[in-house]
Amino acid sequence: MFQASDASGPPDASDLAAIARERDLRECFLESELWEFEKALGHGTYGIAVLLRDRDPLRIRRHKRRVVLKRPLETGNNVDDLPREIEALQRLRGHSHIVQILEASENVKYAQPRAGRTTSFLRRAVGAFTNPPQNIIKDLSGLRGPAVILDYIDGGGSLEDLVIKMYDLGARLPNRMLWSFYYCFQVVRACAAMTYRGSGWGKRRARVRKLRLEDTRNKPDDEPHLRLAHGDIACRNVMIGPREPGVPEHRLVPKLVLIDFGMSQYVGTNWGAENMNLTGVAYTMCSLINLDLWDQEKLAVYDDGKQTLAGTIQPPASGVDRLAYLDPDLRRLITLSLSQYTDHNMRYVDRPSLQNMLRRTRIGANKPASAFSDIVAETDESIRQLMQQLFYDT
Ligand SMILES: Nc1ncnc2c1ncn2[C@@H]1O[C@H](COP(=O)(O)OP(=O)(O)OP(=O)(O)O)[C@@H](O)[C@H]1O
Repeated sequence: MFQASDASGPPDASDLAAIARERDLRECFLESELWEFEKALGHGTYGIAVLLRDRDPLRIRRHKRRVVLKRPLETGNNVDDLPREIEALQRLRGHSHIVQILEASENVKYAQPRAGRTTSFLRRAVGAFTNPPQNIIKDLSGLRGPAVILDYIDGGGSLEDLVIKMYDLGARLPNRMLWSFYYCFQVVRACAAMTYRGSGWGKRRARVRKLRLEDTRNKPDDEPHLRLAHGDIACRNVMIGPREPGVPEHRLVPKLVLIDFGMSQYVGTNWGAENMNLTGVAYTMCSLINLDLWDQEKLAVYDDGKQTLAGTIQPPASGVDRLAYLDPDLRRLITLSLSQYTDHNMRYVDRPSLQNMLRRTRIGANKPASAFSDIVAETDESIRQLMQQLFYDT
């Protein structure tokens, strides 16, 4: 059960609603022969995410599949968030750095399994062999409202978990990991993903076999820009996936996957959408670098009095620079991404475009250990050890 009392302070309305929704969901799966409730993963102000496991009644699968079920808290606020998330994820399906949607329902009430003992027997028999996520929606038919089933990202938790662990251990991320995150993760890949449709959400919900690495150059010319802004890019909404030895850019450092599109929105211009996403990413990078400050927005001055909101990672005017190990190119790129300097049309002049960010973060991510001041901390071996400690050791 949710330990609402674990949070600092008394439980608020969303904690109480989450406890009630978790109880409903547990009850739904008590009777299910195909899926079981494993644990609650977390909740926000509008939704709850829980982990389900394939019961595999015939014991024919080597790995019991696990999936995430998201449901609204139904407290009356933000009831559109889940349908909005479903719509965005359907469009982005097939992109590698975006969580994969497996099944969705606008209202589970209408997903009642057909009555009749033969039908129900057949459903159980077929389910025992294949057990597709549609069966989960049927198990929910006693409830009402939307539901979405997502691929479970079984890796090292969220970037927020990582920041908390680093803080407790007094650790810092080496430049090569920071560059790799900046490149792979949202900037280049997930932000590029949000400019065009994924391989799709067709009638057949077959699992997408090969997720595609995103790049703005892969966007078909005849396809309009999606202009999708995530709206809530932050450490808690970026999950650390498993390592993928077969993909060169995730050979050493795992892939990051963006979740929670409940606050996503379509923006009026291509640049506007890309800029919103890149700004969220730049703040996230600040959170990974300066662990002392929760609020990452801080004004500072760079180049001839221009202002940036990347104040938390700037060197001090005098005294010791605690971030002296930081690659000056990385510090510069984040500083420019949060630049406040505008021209007379109120356009940010110094903020790099998505295309430019792709190029610059790719160059950064390919730098060897010898390019940095603390070479020992930047070797493959040191990075592997640190990751084991931070992501995978409990
Ligand atoms: N696909 C997934 N794989 C693994 N963990 C997940 C997945 N989706 C969600 N989670 C976990 O569940 C938590 C809650 O999920 P999510 O942020 O999507 O819910 P939410 O109700 O929209 O929260 P918020 O209101 O804070 O945005 C996440 O912080 C994450 O730890």
